[in-house]
Amino acid sequence: MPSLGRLHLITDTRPGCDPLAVLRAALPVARAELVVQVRVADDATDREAYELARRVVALCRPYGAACLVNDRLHVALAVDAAGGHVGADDLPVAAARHVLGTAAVLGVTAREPRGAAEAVAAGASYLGVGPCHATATKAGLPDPIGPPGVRAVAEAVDVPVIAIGGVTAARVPALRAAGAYGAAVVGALSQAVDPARATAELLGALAC
Ligand SMILES: Cc1ncc(COP(=O)(O)OP(=O)(O)O)c(N)n1
Ligand SMILES: Cc1ncsc1CCOP(=O)(O)O
Ligand SMILES: [Mg+2]
Repeated sequence: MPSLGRLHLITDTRPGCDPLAVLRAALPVARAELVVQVRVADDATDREAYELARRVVALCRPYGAACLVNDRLHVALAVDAAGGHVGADDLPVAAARHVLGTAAVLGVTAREPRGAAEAVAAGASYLGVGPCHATATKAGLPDPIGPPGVRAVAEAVDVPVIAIGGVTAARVPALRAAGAYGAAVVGALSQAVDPARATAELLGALAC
């Protein structure tokens, strides 16, 4: 697997959001340190997911940034994305690896060390670990695990741990100290007044 970017931008496709505008601001700042995960609402059509992913792949390519597709691995294959991300309600990890092939990046959601180790054994390239902090972006999540929960997972696996859930630049140092390799964000970039500046702040924190 090529080296994984540390800042994962997950597209915010809620009404009133413009994920491509945020991406256009973030890409020149983060370049190949950016991983863009195309995540659409559950009721979005495959065609809508495909059209967004196709645009994201095209925007990322000149910067060497990777595009991953959340949940819908057939869309990842259709747009020639670098890989995908799956969680508990998606394809099992081994099946996802089978679909994507050996060279693809496969992210898997994990909350605790045992599930994390099983995901790695089944083919995960990295783990999305959280929610680390409370978030308004996704409903129905379990309680936040905080930096101690991130540490427990990071100590159990030898793949990059990407912290997710309520991540801000101010919270990155504690997550890095706990063993996180990088961070995935929705609101910290999508709700930022100046997404380019917010990208620089997150990257600066992740570099320490
Ligand atoms: C980097 C990263 N980590 C975790 C998730 C959550 O995935 P999942 O649990 O499958 O939930 P949905 O995002 O599909 O609602 C993620 N997407 N990215
Ligand atoms: C998809 C997902 N899975 C766990 S937290 C989360 C959303 C993270 O969004 P934010 O960065 O705005 O807290
Ligand atoms: Mg999912």
